[in-house]
Amino acid sequence: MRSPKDFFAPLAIGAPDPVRQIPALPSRMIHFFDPSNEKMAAKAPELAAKVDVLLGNLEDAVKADRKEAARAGLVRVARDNDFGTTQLWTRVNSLDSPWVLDDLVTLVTEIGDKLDVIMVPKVEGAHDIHYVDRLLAQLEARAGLTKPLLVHAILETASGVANVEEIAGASPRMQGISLGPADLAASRRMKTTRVGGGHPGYLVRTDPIGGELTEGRTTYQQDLWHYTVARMVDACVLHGILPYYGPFGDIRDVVACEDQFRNAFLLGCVGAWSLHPVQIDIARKVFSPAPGDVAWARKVIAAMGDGTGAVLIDGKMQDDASVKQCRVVAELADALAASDPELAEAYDAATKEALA
Ligand SMILES: CC(=O)SCCNC(=O)CCNC(=O)[C@H](O)C(C)(C)COP(=O)(O)OP(=O)(O)OC[C@H]1O[C@@H](n2cnc3c(N)ncnc32)[C@H](O)[C@@H]1OP(=O)(O)O
Ligand SMILES: O=CC(=O)O
Ligand SMILES: [Mg+2]
Repeated sequence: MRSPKDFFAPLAIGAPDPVRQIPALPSRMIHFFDPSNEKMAAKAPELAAKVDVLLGNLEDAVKADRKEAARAGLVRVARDNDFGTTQLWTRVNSLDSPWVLDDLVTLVTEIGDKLDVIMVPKVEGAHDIHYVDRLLAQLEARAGLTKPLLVHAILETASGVANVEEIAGASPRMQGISLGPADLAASRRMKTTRVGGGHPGYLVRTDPIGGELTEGRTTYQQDLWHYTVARMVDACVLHGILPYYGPFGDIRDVVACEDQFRNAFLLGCVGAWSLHPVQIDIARKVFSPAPGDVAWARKVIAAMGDGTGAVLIDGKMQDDASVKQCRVVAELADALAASDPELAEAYDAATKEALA
């Protein structure tokens, strides 16, 4: 283990200093596109205007014989465009694949100044992050980069979940973690073939009434991902990094997608992946606090003054703890409103009404 004194020292001579705080930039939707698909790549500037994060995916969903084309396509997209405040991320191939070394060498060398975050799939433990950490430092130094690249891990193996706390704290580069329910289900030998979301077979049933076993017993579908998302959120908060829900594969089922995203939002996630343009607005809606909730939070904060003591507002007790909950919502709203005038207006209008 590295000494805590050396944790923030660059891992290669000439590499930029690691960041001490992860920037809290909006990342409600991480929009995946396949840079080997010329039609999709051509839409990158148009997509960038609509999303918080645009991600050039090189891993799963890109055919093996298109891996080089995807890498080259991403280099082209990054070089030919200025995406303004929209972040550009990539998902490289897994560390055991024949492509990842060229992915990292090419991307850092050619477009390291344009990329913000490198998503690393199938991370099993801190050792995977340490490998990427040192390699990135060497490549950054050689490319003369002045800003360090950040790393995002996908939580999608059983051993990754078992080691999630050490993964979250493995490097100052760690920006966040996403749940990868598809690979994780396979790794755990779960018996769902869905990409995220619930399953009708995973349920609880009310007790029998009057000895009747088959009739009148209501069932409630349960959330397959609750434990993992909650554990991931705790690991991320422990280390000051950001948690995300990953993919929801039933593109047509926009209702269940919204439910899955909202569960993640309520549990502490800051965003989710969008795999198709229809999921962009779902993520924007869900991961931006609702105007009514922001208005309530601001009202409680205003009423609580220095934040200590207890008051009753609309019949509900508020105290030092609940004002902290309200600050979480209000601070997120302020951060998002800073770059979204429509949202700012909606929040201010709702607040005015609540305080009237
Ligand atoms: C488990 C995991 O690892 S999840 C992450 C990896 N998976 C991915 O990245 C998948 C990304 N998404 C996709 O590849 C596609 O959305 C698919 C293959 C699922 C569906 O694509 P299509 O069959 O073209 O869907 P559909 O016909 O509804 O597309 C409508 C339009 O949206 C475009 N589109 C679809 N997905 C995207 C996307 N992610 N980004 C930009 N444009 C897209 C299509 O090109 C099409 O454009 P057109 O109207 O100009 O022809
Ligand atoms: O990469 C994502 C997943 O769910 O697997
Ligand atoms: Mg995966």
